[in-house]
Amino acid sequence: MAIPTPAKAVADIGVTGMAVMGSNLARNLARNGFKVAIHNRSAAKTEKVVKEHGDEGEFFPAESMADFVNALSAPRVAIIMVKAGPATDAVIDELASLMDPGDIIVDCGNSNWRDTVRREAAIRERGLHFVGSGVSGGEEGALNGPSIMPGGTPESYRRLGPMFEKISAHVDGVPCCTHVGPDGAGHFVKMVHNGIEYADMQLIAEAYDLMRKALGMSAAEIGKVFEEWNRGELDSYLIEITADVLQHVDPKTGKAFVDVVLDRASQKGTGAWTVQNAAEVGVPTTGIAEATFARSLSGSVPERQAGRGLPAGTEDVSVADPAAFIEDVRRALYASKMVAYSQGFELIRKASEENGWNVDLGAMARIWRGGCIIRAVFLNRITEAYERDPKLPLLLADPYFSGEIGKSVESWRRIVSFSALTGVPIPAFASSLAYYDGVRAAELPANLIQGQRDFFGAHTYKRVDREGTFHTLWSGDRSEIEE
Ligand SMILES: NC(=O)C1=CN([C@@H]2O[C@H](COP(=O)(O)OP(=O)(O)OC[C@H]3O[C@@H](n4cnc5c(N)ncnc54)[C@H](OP(=O)(O)O)[C@@H]3O)[C@@H](O)[C@H]2O)C=CC1
Ligand SMILES: O=C(CO)[C@H](O)[C@H](O)COP(=O)(O)O
Repeated sequence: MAIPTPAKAVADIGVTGMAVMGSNLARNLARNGFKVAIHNRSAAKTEKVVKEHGDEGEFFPAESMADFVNALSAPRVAIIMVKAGPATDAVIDELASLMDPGDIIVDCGNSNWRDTVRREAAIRERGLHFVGSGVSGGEEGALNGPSIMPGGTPESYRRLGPMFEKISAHVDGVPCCTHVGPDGAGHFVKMVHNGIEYADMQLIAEAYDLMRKALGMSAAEIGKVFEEWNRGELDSYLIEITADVLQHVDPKTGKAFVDVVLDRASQKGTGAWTVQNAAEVGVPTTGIAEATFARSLSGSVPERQAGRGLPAGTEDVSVADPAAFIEDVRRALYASKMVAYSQGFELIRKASEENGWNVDLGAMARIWRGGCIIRAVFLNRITEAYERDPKLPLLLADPYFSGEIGKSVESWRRIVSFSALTGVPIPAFASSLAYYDGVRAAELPANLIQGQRDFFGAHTYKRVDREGTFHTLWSGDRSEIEE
């Protein structure tokens, strides 16, 4: 079936890329009363949307990109929802060549924020606006209300914002969408969202592993524990779906679903990007890094095969009180989660300062309360913390968070000790505790590292008792000189 040419300048907004995310975003816009032009490189996907969902609102399907652009009313707003990377560049080029000054191109894919900075500058040169926008919530969120993180100019947000705010998730009547900041800010924030998503998922997986290996609980029994946890301070989408996944039974074998799934976690790259960016600006996002590397380790097949016979050196520590152990795991999970979020927000703050984005951290927590994968009741506490002190240097130092960690720290230590003695790997729990002890320490052994650096490379050091920069003549008479 050929798609007829749509009428000109009729649509409020357009979406190109009719795979899961784009088609659902287009349907969400149409269901909310917007006239939506739709397009896909291969026309079959466009036809499918019209055939299966054409009655949900006003769609203007277009076979060619030119027809798609012509169907948009001025100033035109065209959303791109295609594979990140070169595919997105190709679509941007095609769109830009057909659009007029003042029109807005919006990339809602998981693009690297540096690509967004580059694209924004190039598109601005051509008199158009370019908005790099994070969208989270998967296919269900895209359809029923995602969390949306648009960057770009305030001018483009004035045109785009009301539509995005309307289709986003709402919590307490507040939209889960706000203008994040210029050029790459939206995609940076989305990247950190995904990094936190990795950490949260890994922590949950470690909690599951502990209950499985230390208590011998079945997947379904652990699923019930997560169901219970979801009624308290851990109440979140990821805990909710974990309870569901763990209680799911494989229809082919009748076994627990997780017991028939290969233990190799995939990744598309946003976690690794977060870690790379954190390393570049010097923010220790250890929870996200451990979560990313844990996925890499799970997929390191030859290494894991070779490592299987390595000596365990473990102690057989039996758990005397399973209920108390489960409560310790819950508290350790909550404490480690606070660390991961604190580190993620620190990364956004640092990048915002370096790039002059002026990102409102409290607002980021607010727009993550609904629609996105890391949505959680706990995000209200983060918003409140930044309302108390917008310049908060460390989320963990906020009175709510320091109080909560104080209640959990003993449980956390017991769980990390248990895992060290028994050999249950919990890298995210353990590294979060190590970070916590590092950040609260009055002194760190970095003085010795400075000494070593000065010894082998004359890299100099500062003293605790005098201003200035110093070097010791290590291969000479070991006297000290001031630089
Ligand atoms: N899936 C998810 O849960 C989430 C995905 N995202 C991001 O949203 C975007 C879309 O994701 P998703 O819906 O999963 O789809 P995919 O990432 O699988 O991309 C498929 C779409 O990209 C199009 N495409 C691929 N190459 C080209 C090209 N060279 N030129 C034009 N179009 C091309 C395809 O067209 P064709 O049909 O012709 O092949 C199809 O419409 C991605 O950037 C993804 O990272 C963001 C949040 C969540
Ligand atoms: O962006 C998302 C949610 O916010 C996607 O679900 C994300 O791409 C999943 O990442 P990965 O495949 O690396 O686990």
